Amino acid sequence: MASEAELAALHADLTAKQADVNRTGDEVRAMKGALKEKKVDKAEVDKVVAKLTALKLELKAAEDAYKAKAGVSKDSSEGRKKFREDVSNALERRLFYIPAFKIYGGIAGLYDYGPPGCAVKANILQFWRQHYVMEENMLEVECPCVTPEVVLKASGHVEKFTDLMVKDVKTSACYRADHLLKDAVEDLLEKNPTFAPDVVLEHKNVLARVDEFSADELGALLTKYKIVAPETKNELSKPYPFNLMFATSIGPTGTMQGFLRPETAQGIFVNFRDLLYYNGNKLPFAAAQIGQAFRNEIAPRQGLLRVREFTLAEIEHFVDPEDKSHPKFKHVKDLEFLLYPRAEQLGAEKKPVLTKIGDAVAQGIVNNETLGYFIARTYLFLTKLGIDKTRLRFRQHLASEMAHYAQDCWDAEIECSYGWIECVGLADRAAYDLKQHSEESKQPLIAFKRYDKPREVEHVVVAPDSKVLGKMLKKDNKVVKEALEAMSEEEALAMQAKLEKDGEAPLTICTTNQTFTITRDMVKIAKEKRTESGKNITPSVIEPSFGVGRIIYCLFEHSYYAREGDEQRTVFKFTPLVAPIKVTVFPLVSNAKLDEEGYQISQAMTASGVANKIDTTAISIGKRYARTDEIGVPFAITVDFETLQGGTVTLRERETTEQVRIGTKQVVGVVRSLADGVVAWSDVVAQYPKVEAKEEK
Ligand SMILES: Nc1ncnc2c1ncn2[C@@H]1O[C@H](COP(=O)(O)OP(=O)(O)OP(=O)(O)O)[C@@H](O)[C@H]1O
Repeated sequence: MASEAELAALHADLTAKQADVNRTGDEVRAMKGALKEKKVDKAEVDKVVAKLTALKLELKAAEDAYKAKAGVSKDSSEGRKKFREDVSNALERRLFYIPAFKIYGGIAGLYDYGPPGCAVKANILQFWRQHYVMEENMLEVECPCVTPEVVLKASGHVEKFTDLMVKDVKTSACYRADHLLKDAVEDLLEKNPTFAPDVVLEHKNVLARVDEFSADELGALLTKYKIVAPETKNELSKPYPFNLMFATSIGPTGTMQGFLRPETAQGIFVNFRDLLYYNGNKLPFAAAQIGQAFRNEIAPRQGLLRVREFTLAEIEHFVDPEDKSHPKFKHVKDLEFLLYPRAEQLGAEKKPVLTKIGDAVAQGIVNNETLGYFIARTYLFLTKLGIDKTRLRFRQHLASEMAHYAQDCWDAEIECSYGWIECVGLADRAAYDLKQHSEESKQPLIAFKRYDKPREVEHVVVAPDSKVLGKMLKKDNKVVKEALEAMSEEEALAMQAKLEKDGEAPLTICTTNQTFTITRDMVKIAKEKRTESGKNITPSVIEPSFGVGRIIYCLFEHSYYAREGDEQRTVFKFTPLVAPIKVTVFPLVSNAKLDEEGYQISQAMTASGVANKIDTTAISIGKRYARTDEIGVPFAITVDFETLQGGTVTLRERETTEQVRIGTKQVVGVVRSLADGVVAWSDVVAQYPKVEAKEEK
């Protein structure tokens, strides 16, 4: 096995050679364009083409040398790293995304999406709206990013939205304490494959609980594992909480504290009353919001996976806490996918289990139907986008990981080269958020639950006698009357018992801390039966929360591969739904008539809403196919001389590289149906004559 230094040198060589090939490839393309315009002569072009061929051979040799030394398999950590670098290079080269403010050196955790990245994101969000908002008739809102402090105080973010941070005691560089621990334990396990099973289990239990340790527990573990600052190897401070919200002030006076929202959910909760009214005062209903969220992450890392500004798509589904059944659960109950319940995470096997969601709900593994319904719909959403279902699991939070008020929480985790990544959080948050905002705003955020038929209900009625109170308590009578009326049923019954026994009872006013003596003549407390048509309830909230950037990045990794036998020909196998461009139109060779035909087809595609691109560059058709494969275009139309004579074009599908010949009049409709997923490629092959593939090299 090669030393780390040897491997690093081989890898650096490989990266440099890849850059040479990319640069020279661009040069060749530019020269060929210039040749077309007769600005250079052919001999010059041939020279650069020959240089590119030689560089490609060198690159292949460098790759073989690296693989031989590293024993690279896709599953080894070196293999994963190499795969990740290949994907990232392809993504950055093709401007899917790039570090923001790059010409000024960039800022950690901030990224720009370039043209194909924007298109992929827009397609995913459009599908999200269709799959959730349209399917469930959700009420979509768009609320401000700048949020006043009072809202985030009520939600608990001002006090508790923190991560535990440690500092390098000499340089003050900051790190997330749980991430340092996780990296160190993973590294230890990877470097010591011969650890005894009980030792492995002990370390794996630390990993399973890494999110839930307190500052003291984390501090003790950092010491136990002898963890120091990664770059300098200096000692670290003790862990302490760091609030992740970006603070700002609202208005010119600087007196109103605000924050950039760390999630979009609060905008929905504070609008609950209006949304309920809009929905005809009926439960259940869901509201949805797509928007930017901001978190001042301590140490952003892993590209798009942990950033400081990102797009969230969130749903708040408001439901009767006593009835969390879902009318459409029957449609998804037989879906089977990987669930990783709490018991499995703590058991010896530690493996997710292929489970029918209907069984998981029936057995009480998933708390209720509505939560189960959203888990299943999220499975469908992600797999329809192109996420590999064998690398998608739903992991239940350990009891200690959940907030005290939460009923049940599951994360959709997707495996990529960084490991299993939480991409969607699905939580039953009970009535917590609405109650918090009700209390802080003094506005009741409740719904009226109508019974099927009126019910006779016993109530405790508290009737203060204003005359007696006025006479006995003078100016204090009003506040005492209000306090008596505000008593809960339990408090009122306790007071009644005391009044009956002793003839008097104490009443303490919380706000002023005054205590008054209440006598029997001041208040009548009695049980009374009433017929009621319903009651006020605070709805429970089921919240699916989608980190759009994380889904996009995992999708990029799951879609990327190199064609067999040719490492250079890389492909993003995006589904037509996700693909930034659905079809490319290629005139076969440089020819005005072919170009004109191509433009006509391209325009017809645009008019019918199919994202397309025409490529009239003079490079070979095989190379042009390769170029569109690299950004994941699923279909290509080639306009050739038969088009001019017989009115037909060839249509190529990216994954099979099969081609059919099809009339120019039909091709737009067919591509549109393919792009919309209405027909499959196999249907097209069955209907139209297959043709010998035009050169693919
Ligand atoms: N810094 C971030 N960068 C990108 N996406 C993020 C970030 N933080 C959270 N998300 C995404 O937002 C979703 C909902 O946020 P939530 O508050 O549940 O995350 P979280 O549990 O704080 O995430 P983590 O534990 O990874 O920090 C997550 O499932 C994730 O996909």
